[in-house]
Parts: sequence; C-alpha cells; structure tokens
Amino acid sequence: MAMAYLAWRLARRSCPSSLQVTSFPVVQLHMNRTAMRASQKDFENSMNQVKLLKKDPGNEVKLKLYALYKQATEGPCNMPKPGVFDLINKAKWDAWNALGSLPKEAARQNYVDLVSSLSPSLESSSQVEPGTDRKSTGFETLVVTSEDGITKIMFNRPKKKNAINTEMYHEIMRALKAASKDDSIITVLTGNGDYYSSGNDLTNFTDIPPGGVEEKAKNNAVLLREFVGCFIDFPKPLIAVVNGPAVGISVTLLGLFDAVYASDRVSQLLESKRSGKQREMRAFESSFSVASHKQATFHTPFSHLGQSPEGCSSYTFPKIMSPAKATEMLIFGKKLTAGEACAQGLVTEVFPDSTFQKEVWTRLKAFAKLPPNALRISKEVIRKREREKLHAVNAEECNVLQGRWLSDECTNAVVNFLSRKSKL
Ligand SMILES: CCCCC/C=C/CC(=O)SCCNC(=O)CCNC(=O)[C@H](O)C(C)(C)COP(=O)(O)OP(=O)(O)OC[C@H]1O[C@@H](n2cnc3c(N)ncnc32)[C@H](O)[C@@H]1OP(=O)(O)O
Repeated sequence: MAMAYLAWRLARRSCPSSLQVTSFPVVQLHMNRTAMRASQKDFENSMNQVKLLKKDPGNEVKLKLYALYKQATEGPCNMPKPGVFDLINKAKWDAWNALGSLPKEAARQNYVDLVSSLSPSLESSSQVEPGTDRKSTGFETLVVTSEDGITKIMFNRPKKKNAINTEMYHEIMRALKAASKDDSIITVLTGNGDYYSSGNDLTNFTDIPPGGVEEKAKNNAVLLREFVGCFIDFPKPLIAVVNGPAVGISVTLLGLFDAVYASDRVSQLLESKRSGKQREMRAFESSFSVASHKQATFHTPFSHLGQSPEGCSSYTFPKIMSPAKATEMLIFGKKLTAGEACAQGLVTEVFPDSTFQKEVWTRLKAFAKLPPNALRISKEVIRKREREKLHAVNAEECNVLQGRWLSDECTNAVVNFLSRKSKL
C-alpha cells in the first residue's frame, strides 16, 4: 500500500491537473495487480492456455495478448515503426507501443488476467446455446439437449471433424425421431469443434462383412436411404447452424432443411486472400498460436471421390441454385464460401462471425415461441407437394451410389484418403 501511495504521489506530481482525478484509481489498480505478481510459471501456463483455445478470440484480443506478451518479455516497444502498407506488423507495433512504459511485471499480470478471462467465455461461447438443462444421454457421437422449445442435435466427433460413421447415422436418426415427438418446437443441427461435419466417414467403407464388398455397398445404400428419409419426413422446422466447414452429405442434406445459418468468417478471410494478403493473414494467425475457427465452406467433392450426389441434392440443388450452379458444385466439386452459398440460396443468412452464435440463438429462441401447430402445418403444406418426389430421388441416388461404391474410382479415392495420399 505504501508503494501505491508513493506511485500515486508521483503520478499526481507529473500529471496535468485535468488527469489527476483519474490517475489514482489507475495507478492503484496497477499497483494492486503488480502486488499480486503473476509468477513466471503463471505466465507460462497462460501462454500454454492460449495455444489450447478452441475458438479464435478475435483480432483485437489477439493484439492485446501480443502486446502484453512483448511488454512482459522485452519491455517497452523500441522497434522502428513498420511502414503503412505493412498492415499486420503495424497493428502489432501500435498495440505494443500503446502500452508505453508499463512495467514487465504488470504486463505479465495483465496477460495472465486476460487469458483467464478468455478461457471460460470461449469454451462456453461456441456451443452452449441453448442451455444444457435437459441433456439426453445414450448417444456416443452426439450431444442432444432440449431447452427453450429447441432440441439441439450436435455432432460430437470433433477430433474426426464430425465425420459421420455408421453409429452416428443411426444416432442421428434416433435423435430426429425423438425430437419429432418431444415437446420442442424446432430442431437444430450443429457441430462441435471447428467443423460442422466432414461428411461420410470414409472408414465406413473398410469394415467388410462376410458377404464381401457387394453386401457392404448394399447395406450402406439401405442405411443411407433410411437416413435421408428421416430428413425428408421430419415434421417440425429443422434448422442448421453451420459453425464451420461442411463436406459431402452434410452439405447435400441442407437442401432438406427449413433454414440454414452460417457465419461470415469465410468472406473476410477469403477477401484478404484474394487481395494478396494471404501470407500476412497466416503469419498473423500463427504469430498468436491460436487455433483459429475454420471457415464455413460448403464442399461436395463427389467426382473427386468417384461418387455421385446424394441427400436429394440432384433434385434440390438445381432447384435452389440453378442447374448450372448446381453442376459446378455437384459434378465439378466447386467449394462455396458462406457468402457464395447464401447468394446461391443454399444458406438462408450469413451472420458476422463475432456475433454469430448470439444472433442465431436469439433468433431461434424467438422462432420457438411461435404457435407450434402453425409451424408444423405450414411446413407440411410446403413439404407435402414434394415428399413423394424427394423419396423417389433418394431411392434413385442410393441405387446409383451403391454401384459407385464398387467402382475402382471410388475405391482408389478412399484408399488414397486412408493412406493419407489425398486430402480435399
Ligand atoms: C452409410 C454410408 C453413407 C454414405 C453417404 C455418402 C456421402 C458422401 C460424402 O459425404 S463425400 C465426403 C466425404 N468426406 C471427405 O472426403 C472428407 C475427407 N477428409 C478430409 O479431406 C480432411 O480430413 C478434411 C479436409 C476434412 C480436414 O483436413 P484437416 O487437415 O484439417 O484434418 P485431418 O485430415 O487431419 O482430420 C482430422 C482427423 O479426422 C479424420 N477425418 C476427417 N474427415 C474424415 C472423414 N470424412 N472420414 C474419416 N476420417 C475423417 C482424419 O482422418 C483425421 O483423423 P486422425 O487424426 O485419426 O488421422
């Protein structure tokens, strides 16, 4: 406290009178924090925590972290100021320089405080909506929760980019059937981690039954048909909250949803890339060692995989987009950004990444307050005309795929992926 008082007296003496009133609390806060003294160990722990953050905290916070780190390890900024066109380094320099003569210990403490303030909010901000007061157990590959009139079915194989294995196909069907009967008003599908879903788990092709590959292809076709059928027949409003890249069947199914929401992160990153700032962006992301959220892209690389469209996309995509745009995606495997997918009508609305979860869940909660019977009946009126057609398309797509799965083109693509020779 004596140190704080001394600092306050010094600050009063050296500050212009207009600043004197505010100087005391600032110095006192600073001295209190310094008194707390984050140890070198705390500092190192915090640095490790930053590397483990699952969600990108945004550029503003990353700049603060960078500046505090530099101040804590090297002291005040005395580097030459980067040129105006060196945007990234200039932003970093500005942030560091703004810390003035903040002592190293205080910077260390502020760094530790900032990281600890990030951890809980970041963990919770990505996937906690709606709350988890009614969590269904009995799922290995999903987290299913129900609250505020919303049943949320979250793909939960983040280490495998939420690839859909046989168990997950069955669990999604079970969760959808339960959601169609529970007291929720709307149902939401989303992904845990940085991907929405990387589509069909390619190891689904490796577990060959006694009847051989023909039997495997047949079983998969039967399963796929039943799986897609559940989406065609789902009676309540079904909404996708696309939290990251979507591949294959996780994209095609979107044509059977009632609304698809995605974040705009992709457009910002791609614009930087298009304007030639790709290297700087990578350097910027990696300089903070933060695992950034992946872009919400939409990719159906069927031809690359020796396969053909499913999820009724051979019918829904040309209707939603236009035959030519659907061809680019379904035949030539063109990957769309969230903005492009929205312009083509596959995505309903794109939200700013920083407020994505908050805005989307606020909207969904409002939807869930609408009269439930009206929602169901309206959906039925819209779907009724198409249902028979959709089931016929589904059956045909599954038949064609059954043949494709037995082709050399498909076998080679799967073998290449599994032996890591090829990635999308
Ligand atoms: C009943 C059957 C129905 C069949 C219906 C048919 C549907 C058609 C489709 O869905 S086609 C689409 C199939 N999907 C793919 O081809 C995607 C393949 N995956 C990739 O190309 C990449 O993994 C990636 C671009 C999605 C992500 O690359 P990244 O480098 O970021 O990450 P990793 O490759 O290291 O992936 C992490 C681990 O996740 C495993 N994994 C990811 N996707 C799949 C997948 N689709 N199938 C199986 N495994 C997947 C990957 O192998 C890594 O696992 P490891 O850590 O154990 O090595």
